[in-house]
Amino acid sequence: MQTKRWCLKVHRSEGEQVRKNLIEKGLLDRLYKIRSEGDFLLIPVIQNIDGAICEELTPIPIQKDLPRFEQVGGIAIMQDDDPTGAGEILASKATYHTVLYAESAVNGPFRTKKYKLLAGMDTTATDYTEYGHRFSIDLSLAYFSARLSGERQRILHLMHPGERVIDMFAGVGPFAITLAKKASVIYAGDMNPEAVILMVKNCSRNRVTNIVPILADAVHLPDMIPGLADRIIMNLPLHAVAFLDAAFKLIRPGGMIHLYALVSSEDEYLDMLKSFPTQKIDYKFVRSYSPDRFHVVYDIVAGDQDFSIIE
Ligand SMILES: C[S@@+](CC[C@H](N)C(=O)[O-])C[C@H]1O[C@@H](n2cnc3c(N)ncnc32)[C@H](O)[C@@H]1O
Repeated sequence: MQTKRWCLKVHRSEGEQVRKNLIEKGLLDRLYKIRSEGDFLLIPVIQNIDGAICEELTPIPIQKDLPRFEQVGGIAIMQDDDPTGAGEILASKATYHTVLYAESAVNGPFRTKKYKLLAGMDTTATDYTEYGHRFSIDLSLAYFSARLSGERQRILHLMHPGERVIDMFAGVGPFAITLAKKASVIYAGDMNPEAVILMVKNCSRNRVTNIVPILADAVHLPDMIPGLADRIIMNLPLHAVAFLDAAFKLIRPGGMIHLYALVSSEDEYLDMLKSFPTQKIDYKFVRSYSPDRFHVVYDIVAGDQDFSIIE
């Protein structure tokens, strides 16, 4: 809503200089928008100074502090069941279409959450863009989190062109699709049929043609994938260690396994990992999970394998 305010009418060519002078003298009224009128600008001032005129100006909307939420595409996910806050979030950006409250933690074998609608459109499906790739997501059907986008880029930068990659817990395909541009082939498995359907759709949306989506329990991958891999992604933080036998059957000596794990101390799995044939193990903090637990990634370079040990 416009209101009558004091302002200076100046030619566009002088606008920036006048604005800077007003800021220096503490006379610019920052609560109102500069109005454009043909070749002229109406610059709001806080009082009736020399040359000021009174014109209709529009106030700048006051940015309220919004409640905490995580954004995935057009969906905002709140940590609290707060319909008022949800309404404020929905109104804060035109691209938000839905505000949800996660009623449960990730659970079940497919690692999905239960959601309650707080505001906007009743859907858990959205489009998400990451480094130019577009993903179809459905939060109630298949796991997705934007929080590992930095990890996906880190691994992409570690890769050499032409690598053979396996993503053992691929979900809707964010790692596989990100890494596809450097890989010769990526075998991307998940045991959630809905995740695999979305992964196929996402391959097509991003015109990626070197991913082999596989609907399978990761334990069976050694019997399904031909040859050995240069790199394996294991992003199932609570349970991935249980699949290390399968991973070591699939990795070539010198190849790298990226194992994501939920730990209380960074070296928690180090001794266990050393029982596998490894040349080198690095680990790094990824993000906090709870006050006493956090995600780490172990970058494991595989050693020469004596298959009789891990059969
Ligand atoms: C934490 S999510 C990671 C998904 C994906 N990598 C991402 O970053 O979005 C783990 C995925 O593993 C799948 N999963 C769980 N247990 C599995 C198993 N035994 N074999 C294959 N996939 C499994 C779940 O369905 C889920 O999609």
